[in-house]
Order: sequence, then structure tokens, then C-alpha cells
Amino acid sequence: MFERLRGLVRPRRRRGEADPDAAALPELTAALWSSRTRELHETSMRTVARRLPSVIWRSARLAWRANRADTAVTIGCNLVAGVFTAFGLLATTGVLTALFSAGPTPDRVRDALPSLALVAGATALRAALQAAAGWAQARLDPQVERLVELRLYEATTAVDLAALEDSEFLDDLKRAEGRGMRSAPMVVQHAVDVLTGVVGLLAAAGTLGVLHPLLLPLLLLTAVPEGWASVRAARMRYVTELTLIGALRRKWILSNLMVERRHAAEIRSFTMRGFLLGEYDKVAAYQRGVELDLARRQAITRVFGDMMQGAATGGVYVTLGLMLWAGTVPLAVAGTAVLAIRSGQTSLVNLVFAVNRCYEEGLYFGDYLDFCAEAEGRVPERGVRGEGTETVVARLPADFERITAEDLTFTYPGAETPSLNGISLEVRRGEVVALVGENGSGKSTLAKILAGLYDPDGGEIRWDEVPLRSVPAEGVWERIAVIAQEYTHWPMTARQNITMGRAAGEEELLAAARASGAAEVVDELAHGYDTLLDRRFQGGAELSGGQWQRLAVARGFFRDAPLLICDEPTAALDARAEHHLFDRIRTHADGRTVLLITHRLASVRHADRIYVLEQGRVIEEGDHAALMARGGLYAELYELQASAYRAAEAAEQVPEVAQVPEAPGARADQM
Ligand SMILES: Nc1ncnc2c1ncn2[C@@H]1O[C@H](COP(=O)(O)OP(=O)(O)OP(=O)(O)O)[C@@H](O)[C@H]1O
Repeated sequence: MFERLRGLVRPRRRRGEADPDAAALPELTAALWSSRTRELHETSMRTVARRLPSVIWRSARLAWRANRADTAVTIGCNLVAGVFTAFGLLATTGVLTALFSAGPTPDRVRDALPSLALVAGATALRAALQAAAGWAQARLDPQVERLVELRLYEATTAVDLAALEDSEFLDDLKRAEGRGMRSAPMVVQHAVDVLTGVVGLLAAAGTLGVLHPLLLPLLLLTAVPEGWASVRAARMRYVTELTLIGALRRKWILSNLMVERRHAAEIRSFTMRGFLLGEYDKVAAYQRGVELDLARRQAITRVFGDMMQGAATGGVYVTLGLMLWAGTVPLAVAGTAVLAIRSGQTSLVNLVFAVNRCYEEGLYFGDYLDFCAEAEGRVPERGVRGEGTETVVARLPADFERITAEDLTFTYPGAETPSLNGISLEVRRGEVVALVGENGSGKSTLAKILAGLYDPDGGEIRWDEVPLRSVPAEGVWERIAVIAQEYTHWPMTARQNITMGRAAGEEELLAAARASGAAEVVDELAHGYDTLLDRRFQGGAELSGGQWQRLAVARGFFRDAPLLICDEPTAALDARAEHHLFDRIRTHADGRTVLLITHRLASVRHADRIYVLEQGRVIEEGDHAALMARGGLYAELYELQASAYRAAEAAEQVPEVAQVPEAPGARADQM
């Protein structure tokens, strides 16, 4: 494995060249969200400089939207602090001039006092301004975070479901939610650091320019080696990150396996502990080796940078000495120049570092912004074109007479074959209509389209005369209750699991719980409806699969919607609960119109109409008697289920059958 990983992490593969390990170990190939690391590694400093202004502009706009006052204080204080830095440096010349002049020492000190007071005042004011800027900047962080989180989640909870089936969209989401979102406060922070660095540098450069124009190049000379070393060390880190992508991914997968509750039982029963720990350790050892190597190379680079900087500083002092000797600058000016050069040096190194980081974070932040724009573009806009260019939005009728679907077609994004192939059906008010068919025939897909969760590619759904696509999505969902085949175990209280955040009276809650059988489950819980249903929290309870399903059914009953869609609502229920639920559905779930999907064909016998689906088409339609008489797929499936019971009973009752012969078909009728 160690050898494999070594082979896998080959950062210098040429563009377009296939990853030799991709086929063998797809889960270890570079994740899309880490592609920026490669980009960063390949970006030149010129490109960074060219793109930086737009990164800074975008971060400034973000900060401004997060909080105008804090942004203004951060920028304003930093700018004014720079002025005071320059002022303090220039005032230092006054101090040194006084101290280096001829005369008795007490007189020289007295003469230096006014300038000294100016230096002290400038330093104190600069410190106060920097503290205020730091405070405002720290305040900005959480506000920026909140803004970007909200924007992303507002978009992801509103996009059409098809977007969440799209693998490219999901990859973009992963990039935006992880690194992209984290980068937002950082890009603001580094943009401010860039500003601070520029201001500090300008202050030092301005001072040197005032003192003597020749001093300016000296500042650059001393700062270049350290800037070079820090950029080089940062690039080394990028390459290492790139090298470690596969290993980190593997480590992440293994650590998840070892800490998550749902894997715990299997790890124990298959005694996998040693194996998993061993695998983890191999990857961790590899990672440690790569990182230690990085630390060594970075240290060498820094030492080299420091040596060059030492030499450059020596050169500066020699130059200053020569200038003094030649009488080009007085001693006081040379002293101030040393201070200005040191201050400028620090600012320049900070600036180079901040530029690097700001650009890096800016790339990730760009991912976030691009994703949000894409997601916002995928929020479904419902409505039909009016006379002009305006969009007319309709409402579903409160008391519909019938819902019709005509010639519906639908293909999941990225799928090769359509899941619905021209389906038409009708549901009249108060009916129980059943969809049956073998696995993959399109029942759930059809139910989701009728529920307004996906838009069909072709065809139309109407509630009376109102086309569903002309009604805003929320308006559709309000009128439909769905008991889904796959439902969420919400880590909330039993009450919230039923009400789903809707305010309603206790009576409605209890009625829904009684109808679904959830009441019996809740009665057993320590705090009744206020019991938290998540064992990860203190006092939390866990339910069985069937108990969770009863809550999911209660959720559907609780919603006061005229159309109830039940997709396999009894898969996990025991026989009694199942019987009780179908009884309820048979009596039209308290007057509602019901669309029922189930494989228990005995339960659809009483449906007003049954549609039989095969490969996304309706192949049979009618009530139970008509479909049985037709002798098609429905009759075949029904007979298969009924005969399984008959055969089992016959096998068990052979001696009794001999004594009391049973009427043929009697058992099937009882189902
Ligand atoms: N999210 C999806 N992305 C791509 N294809 C899908 C998706 N969901 C379902 N399909 C495909 O659509 C077809 C119909 O699936 P659907 O879930 O509607 O069948 P079903 O009749 O409800 O099956 P079952 O009885 O097993 O629940 C299947 O071929 C399935 O592979």
C-alpha cells in the first residue's frame, strides 16, 4: 500500500496525461475540490499580480455587504496608521539631529524633547489605530462567515432536485462548501493584510524618499531575499499538498470508518480493528515522511534566504557608511534611514506573504462565488408567459376536481435512458389511485414529478385547468403531503419529526400520530413527544426501522394537504401496523385523495384505479377486477404473491387439509 501511494502521488505528471492509478484505485484520485492546488503551483507571480486587484475588489465588496461600518473602520484606520508611521519616522530625524548636535548632553536632550514627544504621540496613535483596525477586522470575520453560509444554504435548499443529481454540480458544491466557504473570511483578512503591508511600505518608502532618494533602492535590496524565501517556501507547501491528496483522502475514509457508529458493529463482528488501524498507520507514516521532508526543504530555503538577507543588510550598511563618509547624508538621517529600512523590510515581507495568501484564498473564494451564481440560476422559476414578457404565477385550486398527467417524459440528469416514457393518468378528487409495477418501472419517479419535486422534460400536469408548472414550487408543495420511500430520521424531537416545524394544535398532532400508529411509539418514550430522537445527544432515544416509519407516516397525515402521496409506506411496518395503515388509506385517509405506491398487491385491491407501469410506461389500467380479468402483468404479479401464501399454508396444513378441504382462492381473497 505504501508503495502504491508513493506511485500514486506523482505531482509532475504532464497535462492531459492519464493517471495510471485512476482505474485501479478510483477513490484515491485527486478530488475536484483540490484542483486549485495544482493551479496554484503552476501560477506565476506575474499572473498573481495581474489578478490580485479583482480578488481584493471582490473581498472588499463582500466585507462591505457584511458590515459597512467595520469595513470602513478597518480600511480607514489602517490608512491613517500608515500616515502616523511615516510621521513618527520623520520625527525621529528631529530627535537624532538634536542628540547628535554639538553642546552639553542635558541641552541636547532638552532640544530633542519636542521631537521625542512627537515620536511618542505618533507611535501611540498608530498603535491605537492598529488596535481599532484589528478589532473591526475581527468583528468582520463572523459577519462575513454568516453572509456566505446563508447565501450558499439558501441556494442549495432551493435548487431543483435535478441539480442535486448532477455530478458536476455536486462536485462544485463540495468545493464551494468546504474550502470555498472557509476561504471567504480569510480572503478578507488577507486583503486587509495586503492593504496594511502596502501602507507600511509606502510609509517607509515615503520617509526614505524624503530623507534621500538614493535610500529607496536600499529598502528593496534588503527585502527581496526574504520575500523570495517565503514565496518559495509557500510553493513547496502547495506541491506537498498536491503530493498528499491521495493519502489524505485515504486517511479521511479510514478515519470515518473507525469513528462512525454505523460501522462499529461490523468492525467488531468481522474483527477488522487491527486491519483498519494498520492501514491508517501506513498512510499516516507516509504522510509524516512527506511532511518531514517538506520541513527540511523549507528550513534550507529559509536559511538561504536569511543568509542572502544578511549579506544585503551588510551591503546597505556599507552603502550608508559610504554616504556618511562622503557627506551625502548627515548622521541623524542615516540613523532614521536604518529604522525606516527595517520597518519597510517587515512591511514588504508581510506584503509578499499576504499577496500570496490572498491570491490563494481568492481562487477558492472564486469557486464559492461561481457555485452560488450557478445554484441561484438553478432555482426553479415557475410561471407561464403572460401577454407581454411578464410571467404569470398561478395557484392550485383549493378543491380540485381532477389531476391529469399527459404524456409525461423524464430522464434523470446524466442518465442514458428515460425513466418515464410518455405516461398519462388521471386522479379524481377523493379517489385512491395505485401505481404498481416491478422494481425500476418508474413509480417513484412519477410520484416525485406529480409532487412537483422534478419538472418533467415533456408533457403536462394539470390540477383542473391549472398547469402545475405555472404554480410556484412552494405553492405546489403546500398542497401535497408525501410519505416518501426514503425518509429522513430527523435528529429532532418526536413532535418536530411529525410537525416538521409547522405550528399546529395538539389535537392535529395526536390525530396524525394515532392514525399512523406513531402514538404507541411515542407513549413508550421517556419524554413523550418532547423526546429527542438522536442518540448522539444526551437523553436522546433511538427508534427501530418500523417505529421511524410510523413517524414518517404521521408526518404525511399531519400535513393538511388535499393530495396524499404514499410511496411504499409500509415496507418496515409489522403486520398489524401495516393492516391498520392500509385500512386508513382505504377509507381515503380522512377524505383526502391518495396516490399509493406499493408492492403489496393485496393492499391495492380496493383502489379506485390501478396503473401498472413497466419501463416508464403505463401498460395496464383499471380496477382490481378488470385487471385480474385481463390476465396481464398485474394478474401475474398478484397471483405470484397470493400463491406464495397458499403454498406455504398448504405445506403446513397437509394433514388438516386432508381432513377439512379448503375452498380454492379463499386465502387469496382474505389478503
Ligand atoms: N436519482 C436517479 N438518478 C438516475 N436514475 C434514477 C434515479 N432514481 C431512479 N432512477 C432510475 O429511474 C428508473 C425508475 O426508478 P424508480 O425509482 O422510479 O422506480 P420504481 O418503480 O419506484 O422502483 P422500486 O419499485 O424499486 O422502488 C430506474 O431505472 C432507476 O434506475
